[in-house]
Amino acid sequence: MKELFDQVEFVENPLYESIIEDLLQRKYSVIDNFYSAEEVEVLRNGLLAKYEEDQFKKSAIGNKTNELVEKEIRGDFILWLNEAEAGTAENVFFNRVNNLVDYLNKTCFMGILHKEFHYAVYPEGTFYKRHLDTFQNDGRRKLSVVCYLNDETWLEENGGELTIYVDENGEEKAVDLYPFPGRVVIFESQELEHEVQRVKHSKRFSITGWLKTR
Ligand SMILES: O=C(O)CCC(=O)C(=O)O
Ligand SMILES: [Fe+2]
Repeated sequence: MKELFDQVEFVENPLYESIIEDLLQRKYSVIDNFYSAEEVEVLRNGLLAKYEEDQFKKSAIGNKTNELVEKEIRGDFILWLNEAEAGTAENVFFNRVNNLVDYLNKTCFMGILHKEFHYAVYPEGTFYKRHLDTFQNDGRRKLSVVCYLNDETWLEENGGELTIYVDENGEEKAVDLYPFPGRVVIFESQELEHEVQRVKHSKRFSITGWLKTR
């Protein structure tokens, strides 16, 4: 009875359909204004409050039990989000993500059961060298999701672009994506190598995370 009700309720979502289409065709999707300017501001303020309280720590490589701080590989500072304790800002974030996850599970049988997200701050001069997200020894990571929280004054000359390496007819192609506010990039965690170019000016703010299978 419940299943029947769910089917009746289903409404096709053109934005989500275009994300799915992109992922199928080229393994990544870029969605500008996934979050509105107001939402980005709420999220950035949430991030900044915690950053200023010194709640962030230097990121590490490896998994949680085998952490290695390696400045030559990545220089960002992170804070893991706990959905159970989400405040106003984090709820804004999770509401939309959960909505998308429900849609993916319903329409593509993706089997996303878990997620993990962290805030990230890349101070001036920092970067994250080319890597695959499964390098973190977590084969359950299915989709990587990055959401940019910079303000509208972010300029291309600030650097900090996400470069994704894609295959185009057997040739590798580098796609540069600037961290403009409200932009969300989703890509196949097991498939696409990527890097964060050096931030030349200012601090770069984001939320990064993974949608995971069991
Ligand atoms: O911030 C980005 O654009 C990507 C970050 C990233 O690749 C990671 O944290 O694994
Ligand atoms: Fe990554």
